[in-house]
Amino acid sequence: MPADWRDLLALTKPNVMRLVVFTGLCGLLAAPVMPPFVIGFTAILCIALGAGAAGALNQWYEADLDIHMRRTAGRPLPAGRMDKQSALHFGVGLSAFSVILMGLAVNLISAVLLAASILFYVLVYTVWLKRRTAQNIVIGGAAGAFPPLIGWAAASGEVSAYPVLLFAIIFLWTPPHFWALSLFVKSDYAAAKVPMLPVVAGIPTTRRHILLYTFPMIAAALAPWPMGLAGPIYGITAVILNAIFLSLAVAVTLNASTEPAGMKPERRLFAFSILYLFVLFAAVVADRWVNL
Ligand code: HEM
Ligand SMILES: CC(C)=CCC/C(C)=C/CC/C(C)=C/COP(=O)(O)OP(=O)(O)O
Repeated sequence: MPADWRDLLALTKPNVMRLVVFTGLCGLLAAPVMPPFVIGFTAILCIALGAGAAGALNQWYEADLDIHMRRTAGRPLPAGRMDKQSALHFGVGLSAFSVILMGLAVNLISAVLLAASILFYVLVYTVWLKRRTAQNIVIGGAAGAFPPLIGWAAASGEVSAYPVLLFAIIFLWTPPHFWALSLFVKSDYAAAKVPMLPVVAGIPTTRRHILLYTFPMIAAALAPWPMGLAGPIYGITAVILNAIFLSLAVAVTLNASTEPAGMKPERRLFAFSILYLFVLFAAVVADRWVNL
């Protein structure tokens, strides 16, 4: 069955991946050396293609789960608009293309990091952890934290303390980001028998975990300024964003409702988590380029 381009695009999870690609771009633009435009453009293209390919392989492996969840049942595979073989070929082909292009056109280190992030998302998160443990996203979330490292390595050919800290910020941001969402789509995960934290440990425990994981995230996000890696543009933005994040996480912990209709604090935290990362990474770049 020939695949429609809209279904191929849907396989790449474009909504989630635009933030992944944005953090990669910010990593590239924050690096100490700027590559020629064509090289920088190719690097971001490779991150976008590699992330999209990883999303396609995730959907290839999870078609049996996605069919049970309202949020995902309309995807091309569970909805029967595409066969699994085509999705697998698309995902493997695009992964190989993105990594090889990165290696040939940009540099080896960024190609290795790109390959590692694709393999981590597909093998460690999707295949190994997701169906086995409620810690799936705590460990598996590392996959989505690679892009700033990849962008930085693509620009400079090396990895230093600052991009590792940017990795840590996304790594520590992922649990509150995802657990907030998981609370108001809990019944979906229960229906698909995925052991996400609210299904396994209950709603109050998940709320406490959100707040607990927010503290190390805040510490990592505030660190670049006192460490001298970033200046006041980043520092002040980070203080404001983290104060809002903390207040929303506290509101989640104090919420007593167990009904999806009463999950306003959770919805707010999830929506803000996305804005938070966009603005924080924009501040990394602004701080690097604007001399105060
Ligand atoms: C294992 C880690 C993660 C899990 C399990 C997770 C899970 C989810 C889920 C289930 C959604 C719901 C909406 C959808 O499917 O489109 C979502 C939305 C989103 N996620 Fe994550 N996420 C993770 C990490 C990340 C990372 C690392 C980023 C970017 C840096 C990210 C960015 C986003 C964005 C931008 C949306 C909103 C998409 C929209 O506009 O609809 N996520 N996430
Ligand atoms: C550069 C590169 C290769 C980056 C990889 C990008 C990456 C790991 C993103 C993680 C975010 C993501 C799509 C989570 C979805 O979780 P899920 O798969 O459990 O969500 P679902 O239930 O919507 O399928």
